[in-house]
This record gives sequence, C-alpha cells and structure tokens, in this order.
Amino acid sequence: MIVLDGVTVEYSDSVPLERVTLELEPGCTAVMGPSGSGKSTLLRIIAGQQKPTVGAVAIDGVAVAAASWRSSGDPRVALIHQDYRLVPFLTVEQNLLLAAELREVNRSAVDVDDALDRVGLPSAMRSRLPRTMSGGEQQRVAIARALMTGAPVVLADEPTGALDEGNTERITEVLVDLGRKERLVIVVATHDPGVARRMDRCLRLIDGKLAPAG
Ligand SMILES: Nc1ncnc2c1ncn2[C@@H]1O[C@H](COP(=O)(O)OP(=O)(O)OP(=O)(O)O)[C@@H](O)[C@H]1O
Repeated sequence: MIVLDGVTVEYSDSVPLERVTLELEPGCTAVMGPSGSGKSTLLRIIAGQQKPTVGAVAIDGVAVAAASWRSSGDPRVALIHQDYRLVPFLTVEQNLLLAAELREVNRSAVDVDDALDRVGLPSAMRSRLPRTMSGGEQQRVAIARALMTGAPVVLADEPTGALDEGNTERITEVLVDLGRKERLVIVVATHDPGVARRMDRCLRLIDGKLAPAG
C-alpha cells in the first residue's frame, strides 16, 4: 500500500500539492483534476522523482527512495507517459531489455514475450522499431516496459491523451486488468471521464488539494 502523509510541494510562485494525505491500495485509481491541479506532481512524488517540501511517502511501510545519479526514482515504481518515451533507435525487445537492465532485474525474471503478452501484443512485434507501430501499440510497449521492471506500482500520466477512442479503450483495459487480475497498484492521471469510470476509485485534485470523496 502507498501512503502519502501530509505531502506539500511548494515552489516560490506556486503550491502544486498542499497537505495531501491518502492511501492507495492494489487496484486502479484514477486521478482527475483541471490542468495545473497537481496530477503530474503527485505521480512524480510517488515515483520518488521529486521530494515533497513537507510530508512523507511510503510504500509498504518503507519510505520512497529519492532519485539519485544511479536511479530515476524508487525501483518499486514504474512511470508511463502520454508520449510513450520509447528509445526510437531500439527495437521493442531492446527497449524492454534496457528497462530490465537499468533496474538491475534478475536475469531469470526477464521475459520479453510474457511482458508483451500481458499487454496483448504478439511476440512477433519484438523486432519492430517504435516508428513502425501505431500510437496505441507504442503505448502498450511502454506499459510492457514498465512491467519488465517488476515494479508493483505502475503510474500512468495521461496514458490515453494522444490516442483515439478504440486505442483508449484497449489501453484502459490493459491497465484495469493489471490492477484487478495482477493486483498491481495502478494510478492513472487522466482528463478522460470515460477512463476514470473504468477504474476502481477516482480521486480529484483541485488547486493541489484533494477534493472530498463523493
Ligand atoms: N518546477 C516547477 N516550478 C514551478 N512551478 C511548477 C513546477 N512544476 C510544476 N509547477 C506548477 O505546479 C502546478 C501543477 O503542475 P502539474 O504538472 O502537476 O499539473 P497537472 O494537473 O498534471 O496539469 P496537466 O493536466 O496540464 O498535465 C502548475 O501550476 C505548474 O505550473
């Protein structure tokens, strides 16, 4: 379980998160809120990519590790972006293996076909370059890359923001399955009410504060 305790993020001219306290269980949580309400900041804080000004974040009782010269954040968390961020000159397989290597995943746990299968892509796609794939396929590769790390927490920042309706549906389905069937903690920042409805729970941020549930 992820616990945020009184998390505030403050810059000289803005306060993107203010005293946010919440618990996130395995399953799917949507985070909605207007542009600038702090959704991406919240995901970066959970991933350890940014330190709160005040407050604490822990996963299963252990404080989230901050990014350092060796890592981009806590190894228990994988972050997926709207624009996929695949390495363009590497094949699908190489993109996935690179993620496992950077996270120092045990070789016996590295299984490219399994990761592709879990996001509904055929193993024949292993040798494709990202530019030869549709946006929806690339986003599925980005999710498979997150799975390669073995992280029990997968955060997705607007994962369907650049996709059409059909691909939005497919990506949402993949994330929902990972939360419900595999019991990963899935947190999805989204502007799409249709995506949020599919999740188990929806949080709302307004000006950096958590809106009351309901
Ligand atoms: N490094 C920074 N320095 C100053 N202000 C920042 C910084 N990073 C974010 N902010 C501010 O924090 C606020 C929240 O930004 P954030 O990206 O978390 O919002 P968001 O809800 O994800 O927005 P969107 O839906 O448009 O992606 C914004 O007002 C933004 O300008």
